[in-house]
Amino acid sequence: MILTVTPNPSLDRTYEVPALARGEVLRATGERVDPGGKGVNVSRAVAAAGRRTVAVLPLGGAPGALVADLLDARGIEVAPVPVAGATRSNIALAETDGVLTKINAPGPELSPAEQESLLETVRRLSRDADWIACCGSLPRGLAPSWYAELVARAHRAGCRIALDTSGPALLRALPERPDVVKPNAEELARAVGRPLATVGDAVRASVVLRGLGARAVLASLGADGQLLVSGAGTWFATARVSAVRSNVGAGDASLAGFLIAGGAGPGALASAVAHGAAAVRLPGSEMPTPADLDPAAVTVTTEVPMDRVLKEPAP
Ligand SMILES: O=P(O)(O)OC[C@@]1(O)O[C@H](CO)[C@@H](O)[C@@H]1O
Repeated sequence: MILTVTPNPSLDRTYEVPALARGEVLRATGERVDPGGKGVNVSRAVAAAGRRTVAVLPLGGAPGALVADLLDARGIEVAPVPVAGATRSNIALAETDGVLTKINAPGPELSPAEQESLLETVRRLSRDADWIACCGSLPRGLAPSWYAELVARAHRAGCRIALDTSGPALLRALPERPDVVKPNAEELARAVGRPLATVGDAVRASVVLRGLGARAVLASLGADGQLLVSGAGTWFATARVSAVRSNVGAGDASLAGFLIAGGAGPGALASAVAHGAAAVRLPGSEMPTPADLDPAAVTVTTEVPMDRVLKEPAP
């Protein structure tokens, strides 16, 4: 079973608009609502692959009830932690040319009792979990060391941990030796405090994260592909993608693909890239099913193109 933990879930509203114009009233040509948050998306993709998953998430207010209903309608098993504050709503504005602008709300502040109840729920479900995926930003109230504590507890329970977060929450958790961390290029650049201009820069930054404690680094480089840097080796993977519709949740689909395929080595990297490439062809944060995947479009190699200049460099 893959357990996911999303301390700051969201109701994701996506509006399709012809083009953004500041100060104007924009008329959306399409809209959709998804249950969101990074761990929630991982659970949706794992469930779409027919694997068992449970999503642990604090839920509050009317948006929280809607997130629960939407997950229920999709057959996703949820372990809700009731909280007093309302679950946040995050907005994505998707322009016809593929450019996406996202507004993420801060979310409710969790009281000490709610934080403890979240940890206790994870502890209770840990015994059935092969992997725990801890994903997304921390809501107000949770200390930057919260994921570090979760990783330490989960390791004591014998689970493997995938961590997808950024900034201080990521850096503080590294000494607890998460089994895999999944930064994007920008998060990787921020973690090591230097820009990434080439694939080689991303490899070197991933090596730094391993030096700080991460057992493996699955780095998503957007249109440039993905890297897996682990004790067993370094691999680089790319996929042909025809049309990009929405990249919201593509990283989460990738992480799900990686964990579904065992969470280590080139086969898992290939699955990660196939899931990420399928997700960007789907609207909003819709997660791919096996029918959406095109494994033949994926290339994995140990010959990492170190000098290749990134199409999307990280400042
Ligand atoms: O604010 P966070 O926790 O960093 O990210 C939240 C979020 O942007 O991540 C998912 C896409 O990865 C969305 O479902 C959700 O809105």
